[in-house]
Amino acid sequence: DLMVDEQSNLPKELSEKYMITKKIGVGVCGEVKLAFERATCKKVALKTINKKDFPASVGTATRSAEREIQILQKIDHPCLIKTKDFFQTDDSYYIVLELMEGGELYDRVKSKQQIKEPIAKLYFYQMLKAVEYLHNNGIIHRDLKPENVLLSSHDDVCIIKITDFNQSKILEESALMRTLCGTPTYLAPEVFTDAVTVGYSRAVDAWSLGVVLFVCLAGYPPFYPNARIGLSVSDQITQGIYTFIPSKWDGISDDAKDVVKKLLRVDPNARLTIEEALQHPWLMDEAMKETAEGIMYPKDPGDADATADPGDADATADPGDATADPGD
Ligand SMILES: NC(=O)c1ccc2nc(-c3ccc(Oc4cccc(O)c4)cc3)[nH]c2c1
Repeated sequence: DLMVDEQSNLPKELSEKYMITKKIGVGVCGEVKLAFERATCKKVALKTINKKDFPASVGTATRSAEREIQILQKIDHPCLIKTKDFFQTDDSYYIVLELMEGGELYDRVKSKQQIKEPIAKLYFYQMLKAVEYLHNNGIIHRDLKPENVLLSSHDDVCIIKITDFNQSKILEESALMRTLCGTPTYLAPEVFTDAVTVGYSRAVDAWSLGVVLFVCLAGYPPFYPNARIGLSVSDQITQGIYTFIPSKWDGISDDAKDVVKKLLRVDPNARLTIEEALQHPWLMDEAMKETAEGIMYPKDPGDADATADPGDADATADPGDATADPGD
């Protein structure tokens, strides 16, 4: 088993390569610390996932951690966090990630109350492109929230990256899909009626992005305790009941409100898909897209995402397009 550093109980290899300092984020399944790569003095984020933290569900904790690591190592998009290194001991996983100096969108919204509409649009466009890439690669995030959207700098105009794939789901070819390919001679009717709604699990990400956009624009969430007397938060959500408080929304465009309304549709079949959201009039903003593409695919490799490889040269082709879309 891997040599463990006696003081810090960290893998020896890890403490030899990185100096670990303060805690910068806490997740459900572990914590995130600021670390320095000794050889380069570069800052990194070290995410620890404890296997033993959930004795009851130790199986699921390990499986979800392994899925997260598998996804982190497979994905490659400018708006998705990149893994730099990986270690494990008997009781923990250690994932070294690029450090996003701007911290979590959650703290940015909290400190600014409301984010200016053009900036919210720039961030939202990048989130849509990142989630479009995930969905095109058969991955559903399932835990999109401002804590899991990181900013590359303290500037308003910056790259955002989505992180935390602990709740993510990989879409495999399903038994149902194989069944529907065979002859239906002996197939019961409900298999067909069920099939109509299957395949929409990715719509949960579109709903979550609607909530994130609402919070960025308005500075308060659409669903929260006592928003409606007598309605629990889950009742507000299942009935799609929320309020555009005038004092917060008056200065915000009708197009922005329209995107939010069409993402916060209770019926997943009626809800905007990520692709449809990218075609919405609010996102038909060439200046914003030029800024976004410029920071996502910098011409000068020394820019923001120095790790971007020459492969980004054909930035126009969306890598996601190339991958077959394995249904839900
Ligand atoms: N949940 C995750 O999977 C995850 C994965 C990676 C994460 N990185 C942060 C993070 C990064 C920087 C922050 O500000 C700082 C802190 C210290 C120095 C600095 O320059 C910026 C705050 C949080 N939070 C993360 C969460």
